[in-house]
Amino acid sequence: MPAVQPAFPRSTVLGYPRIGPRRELKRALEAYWDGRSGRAELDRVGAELRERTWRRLAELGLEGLPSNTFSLYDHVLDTAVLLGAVPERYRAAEDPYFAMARGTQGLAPLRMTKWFDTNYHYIVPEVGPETVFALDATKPLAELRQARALGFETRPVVLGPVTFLLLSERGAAALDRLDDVLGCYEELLGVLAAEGVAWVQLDEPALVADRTPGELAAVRRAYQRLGAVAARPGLFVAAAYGDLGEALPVLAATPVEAIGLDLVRGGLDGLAALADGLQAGSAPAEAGPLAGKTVVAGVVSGRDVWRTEPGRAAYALRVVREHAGDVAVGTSCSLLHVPYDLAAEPDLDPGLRARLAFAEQKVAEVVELARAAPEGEAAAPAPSAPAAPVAAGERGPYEVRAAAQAGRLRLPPLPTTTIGSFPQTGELRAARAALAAGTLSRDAYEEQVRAEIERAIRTQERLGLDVLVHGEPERNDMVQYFAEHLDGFAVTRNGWVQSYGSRCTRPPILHGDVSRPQPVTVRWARYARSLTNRPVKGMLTGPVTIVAWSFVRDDLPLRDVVFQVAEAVREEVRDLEAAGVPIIQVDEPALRELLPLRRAGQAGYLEWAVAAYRRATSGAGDATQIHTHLCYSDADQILSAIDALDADVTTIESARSGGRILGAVGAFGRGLGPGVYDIHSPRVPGAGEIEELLRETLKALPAGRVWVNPDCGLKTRTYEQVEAALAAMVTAARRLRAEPAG
Ligand code: MET
Ligand SMILES: [Zn+2]
Repeated sequence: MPAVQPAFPRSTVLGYPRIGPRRELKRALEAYWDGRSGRAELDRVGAELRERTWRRLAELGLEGLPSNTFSLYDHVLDTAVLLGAVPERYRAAEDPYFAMARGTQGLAPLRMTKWFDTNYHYIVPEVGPETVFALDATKPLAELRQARALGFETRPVVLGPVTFLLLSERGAAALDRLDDVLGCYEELLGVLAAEGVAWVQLDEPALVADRTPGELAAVRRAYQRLGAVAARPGLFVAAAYGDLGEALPVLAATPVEAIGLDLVRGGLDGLAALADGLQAGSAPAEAGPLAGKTVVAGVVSGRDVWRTEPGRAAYALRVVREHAGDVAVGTSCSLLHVPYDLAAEPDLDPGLRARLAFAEQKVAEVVELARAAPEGEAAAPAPSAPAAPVAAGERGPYEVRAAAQAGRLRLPPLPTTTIGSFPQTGELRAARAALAAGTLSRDAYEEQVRAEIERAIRTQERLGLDVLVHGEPERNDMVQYFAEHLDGFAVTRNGWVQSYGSRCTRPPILHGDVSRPQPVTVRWARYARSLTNRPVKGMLTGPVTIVAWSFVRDDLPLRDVVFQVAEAVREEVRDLEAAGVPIIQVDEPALRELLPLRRAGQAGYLEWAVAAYRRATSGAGDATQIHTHLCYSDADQILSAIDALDADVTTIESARSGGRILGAVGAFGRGLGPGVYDIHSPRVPGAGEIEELLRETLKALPAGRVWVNPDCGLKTRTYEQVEAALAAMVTAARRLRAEPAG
């Protein structure tokens, strides 16, 4: 460290969107992957996007500019490369980075999973006993130097050692490699110091979840060691997505110079914990554990699209100032999770616009708050009202329902079905774009939707499926479609947010009270039914998933918002039933996503989430069969909640997790469809392997309860793949049905 550490800048952001305001990176990546352009072109686009970001942040008046927040695919993968943790099998690939991210012909990619409680997905590093760590600082150095050449001094941002290991395949067990990884970080600090870097940001978001004493000891060891490096930049450890809790005093006792707190998510609890930890009242600012440290107060939310409430931010800043030696203003987490700029949304209602802030507007807020005088009028915000009790469901017991449904549906054993969507063809996407552009009439568009429904129904009849779906061709997205048809939501034109790699979503904005002005899906369900004598499932998205994949108003408890959506879904369920639809599927793939990171809040969340689902579905009569669907791994963490949804049939992703999920869900006393076709891959399974999977399933579950279906919807696959896979599925089910029961 220099003899006198330069002060931390007054204002900063923990990170910034990187896909480009018009998704320029997405286009450049896809052109590179398809071989339509070379590496030089991809790198040129990346450099241009970084330059644009630094210039914009500086223009807006931000003092602390971050670098190394750009990524060609994922920042956790970048960290693996930085540390040399590239598994042997990828090293010979033409482009090992993208081989790890996306796989190659002969090589499966590394696993991908959700980043904390966001809808961003990261690549899971593999760290084994044999991993040889070796620092490769090319990327952070290149970004640093690029910024410098443009006249900007930046703070490199790197994922911290503890979070890197905890997020790897082996989780906490990988901490056995902490000392080796720390060697790389020490070396990195030396390299950055030699470049004259004043501050480095090490992100440690894993510290906002419950951590064992051993894990906290790893935090202590890591930052003692990094703090002891003789020549190094100032250490800024940032903990986004929640409250540091018991990790705060641990970090505070190490030599790190700055700590970033998420004061939006950790909220006032975080502040209270901070005050307690500092023995409030005993001249804490001078004597407390944060006395010599800078706190980067994350008061501007990186997780939502709302303007910061100035009173709340001022209050939080005042409390932090009482305890910390120095305070800078920042964001609660990287701005990665919000769209670039509100200015790109000319058609939003002006009243709503006035309440919104996207990344650029949030940077302006940070700058403004940092400039405002420290002593403002700042009262503690009022606590939100306690939630109303939940009305119980009114369906009969499962046995009664099952008998009523069996009489009505008359399905064979091992009934075959799909999860809802059928391939979204290029023509359909083009038609939707033409409708939006005003070059195709609504009538002509709907004609095309009907033709797609007919194609899906005919295909399923021909292949011999037992329960048909209409294929969801009218939906661009399973949440956006409902948002467009319910009151209380707005949709954006350019509000793209990175989901993984080149993939982005455009989350709707849930800004007001939600209600259903008229039926949403009933006409399509009716049309599908008119085409066939076989049962057709009605398909709806569940209340938790609709909320989880939207930007949600923050003036009501989340729970109340979910219940409003549940009410709208309940009306739709009733109308589908009245239209004669015998099976209604209400999907909840995001049920686990809103699970609080700390155990203390988990049971309470699951209780109301389940109650909302039951509210949405319990208006259906006993003879109407309710299905639910979940996907993405980790369902095993919330099995008892899935059971409590009380759906008559649960279809669940399992083709890749195999017996693990089966053993666990076997205890459900109702219908179960563990996926037998991994729809994430272009690979088509054969009837033989599906038959094997089903045999395994039948060892764990009684035959009368098993359904045969893919892992998830088929919208990303082609008709050719889907027809072959579904044909194999039907063949396998029929072979097993033909066997004498044993
Ligand atoms: C991410 S879950 C998707 C469920 C939806 N019904 C579909 O089939 O596409
Ligand atoms: Zn799914």
